Amino acid sequence: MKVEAKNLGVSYGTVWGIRGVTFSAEAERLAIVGHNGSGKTTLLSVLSGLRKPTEGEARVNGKEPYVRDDKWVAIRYSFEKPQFSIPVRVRDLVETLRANPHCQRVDELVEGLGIKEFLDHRLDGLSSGQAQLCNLLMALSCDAELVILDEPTAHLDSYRAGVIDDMISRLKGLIIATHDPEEGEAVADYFIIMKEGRIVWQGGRRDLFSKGVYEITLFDKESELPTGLDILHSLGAIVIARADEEFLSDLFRKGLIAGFKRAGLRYAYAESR
Ligand SMILES: Nc1ncnc2c1ncn2[C@@H]1O[C@H](COP(=O)(O)OP(=O)(O)OP(=O)(O)O)[C@@H](O)[C@H]1O
Repeated sequence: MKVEAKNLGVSYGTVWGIRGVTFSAEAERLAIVGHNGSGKTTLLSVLSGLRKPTEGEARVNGKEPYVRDDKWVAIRYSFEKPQFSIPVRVRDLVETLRANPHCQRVDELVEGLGIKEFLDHRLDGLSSGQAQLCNLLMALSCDAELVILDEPTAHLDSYRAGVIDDMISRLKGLIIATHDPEEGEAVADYFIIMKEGRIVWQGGRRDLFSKGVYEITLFDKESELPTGLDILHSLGAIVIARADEEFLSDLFRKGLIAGFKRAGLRYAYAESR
């Protein structure tokens, strides 16, 4: 998958949703990470072809997705806040998808996503998590050149979120927007961090893991921090610190910290805030 943007901007009247967005990502899975209002959904709306940019251009596999012609990229999009207003049952949606020869993964996903448990519920009466699961079923069960997911696990419990992340981390051709750097890191191989409509960091997995910077899990966030750590960010019981790996191994062996790992997207995200 190749996704490119050149000086991309989208304005909503006087407000710019995104501006000056330029990147070129050749990756199987791209994660767009950012806090609320940073421009993730706006960028996805252009990349999915739902919106024409106000300025600049975007290309997905060489084509501008918002220019409709017979060569447009087959994209499946799952929304952040799906709402179904059709008064039919989930079972009817499943049957409709099953009847489509391009949707070969329906049964596997109905089982894997736990949709079996609410097949007789009406689509217009689902909880937000159930609606999200049905939206994901529609996005993931049919053939597509590219799947675009906007906060796919925002309404899901941690078990279901894990199932989804594991599933989508195998896709070839995924763009995911998430406010959760852990989720981005778990599924993607190229990352864009957005802030106030602009890109503040981008890179691949090798760029991500900073040498000498670690995420350290404490047993008790109230306890005194071991000396010798250069703390960069404090995130509750997890701290991001510059430290020597041998020193951390020693703290771990002595039972003074619960664990540590190379800092990744959580660090890049914390740095960009
Ligand atoms: N329809 C709209 N009209 C006016 N401003 C908008 C509209 N949609 C988005 N914006 C503004 O554009 C900016 C980017 O919004 P966007 O929804 O793309 O961010 P986001 O990163 O997806 O946020 P969240 O994580 O909260 O969903 C925000 O300042 C938002 O207020």
